[in-house]
Amino acid sequence: MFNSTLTEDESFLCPADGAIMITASHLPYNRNGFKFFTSDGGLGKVDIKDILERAANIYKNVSDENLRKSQREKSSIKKVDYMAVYTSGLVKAVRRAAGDLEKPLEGFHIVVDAGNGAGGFFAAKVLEPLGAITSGSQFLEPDGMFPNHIPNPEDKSAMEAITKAVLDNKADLGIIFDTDVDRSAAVDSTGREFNRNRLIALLSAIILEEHPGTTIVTDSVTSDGLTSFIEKKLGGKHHRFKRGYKNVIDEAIRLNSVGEESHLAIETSGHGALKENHWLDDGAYLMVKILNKLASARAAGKGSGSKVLTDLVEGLEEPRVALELRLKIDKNHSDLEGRDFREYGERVLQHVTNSIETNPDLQKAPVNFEGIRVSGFGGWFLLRLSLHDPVLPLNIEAQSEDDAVKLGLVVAKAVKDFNALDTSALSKLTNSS
Ligand SMILES: O=P(O)(O)OC[C@H]1O[C@H](O)[C@H](O)[C@@H](O)[C@@H]1O
Repeated sequence: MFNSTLTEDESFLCPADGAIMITASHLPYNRNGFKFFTSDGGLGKVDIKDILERAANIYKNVSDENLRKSQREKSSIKKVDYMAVYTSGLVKAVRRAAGDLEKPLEGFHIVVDAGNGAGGFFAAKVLEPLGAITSGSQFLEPDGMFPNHIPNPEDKSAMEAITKAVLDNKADLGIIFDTDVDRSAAVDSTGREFNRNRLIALLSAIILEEHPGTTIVTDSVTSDGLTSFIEKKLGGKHHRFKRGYKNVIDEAIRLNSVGEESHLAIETSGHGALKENHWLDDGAYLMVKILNKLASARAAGKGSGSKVLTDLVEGLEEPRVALELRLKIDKNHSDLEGRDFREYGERVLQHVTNSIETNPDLQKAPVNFEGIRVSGFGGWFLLRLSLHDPVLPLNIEAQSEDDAVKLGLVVAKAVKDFNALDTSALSKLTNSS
């Protein structure tokens, strides 16, 4: 959609002044909405609110007759196959990376799982023209009821589905997209997942080869291991910012504007945006960067198959336990005293912050942009307010179940008097030891 506002090609009625996508994104089928794009990128909350207010005003003042007239004028709608333009751009990018070879992925077996979202095109329109075999690809047909699994690379069953497809087909690589292809992830030939921190590590390795020393902007729930990988192994800088793809993208743009070079803004959710691609979180383009690596490594005789990718993340320290608990705030609870749940959430966070200050086992992260992040017992936790929901997500990473429980207990103790907070998930963890 966004690319149609940049393409210069009259036969495709481009550049378009704006583009609108109807999508539920990674959410369930009954939560469809609109995404708006102009040549400046995807619109944020403020712009969308403005558009909706203007639309409401227009509706208020329009007569039934004028409405019917504008519906008759629908005949001016023209259809163009814009996907052909978009996919040929992706194909060209991989060819270029491999020194203009026509079929740089010849012989590679790559399976795609589109989860019945919109990403099925990637098999026939991107991988096959590049010479890859795509048999065993699954759920390529769009079906808004998502009958197979939720199309979301953060979802366990979605990742299990693509991993199984890779192993069953003895494929070199697996690629998975979310519904509207703004998130993606991959799986190597041994079934190792490239999602969350590992996907960020992989993309950071690729980007830091191209732009040594550059800053990688990520969301707040990234691991400590990722920071040392980016900074010590790759020689880059890790700027751990807030959750939310728009937040990380806007932060990377801001850093560049104040003279700090950044080429990659990426979330553990699988949203990743590159400066070279107009800061669009385009999951297909993210996978193209990985394909470029495969294709160029083979063209240069540096081995074939996904080992090239696996080698790039070698040295990334990974926690033995990584979990996210989502503690709900009951918006109607009397403890809120009729106030906004966000205010209540902030009170919880402040209380947790105060309570850890005197604990010698714990250390508050000196630089942190949302919620409270604390190191201790060889791991860390982050408690923050959800971007959208009346929820306080709690992320814990530790080297053992016991240490994860110790971190959980710290939070449980600190929030015990907040009666509007549903801590049952936390109790389950702390009672598990
Ligand atoms: O704050 P949370 O509820 O965890 O949700 C945060 C997530 O919301 C949406 O899914 C956005 O697409 C993501 O960019 C963001 O990370």
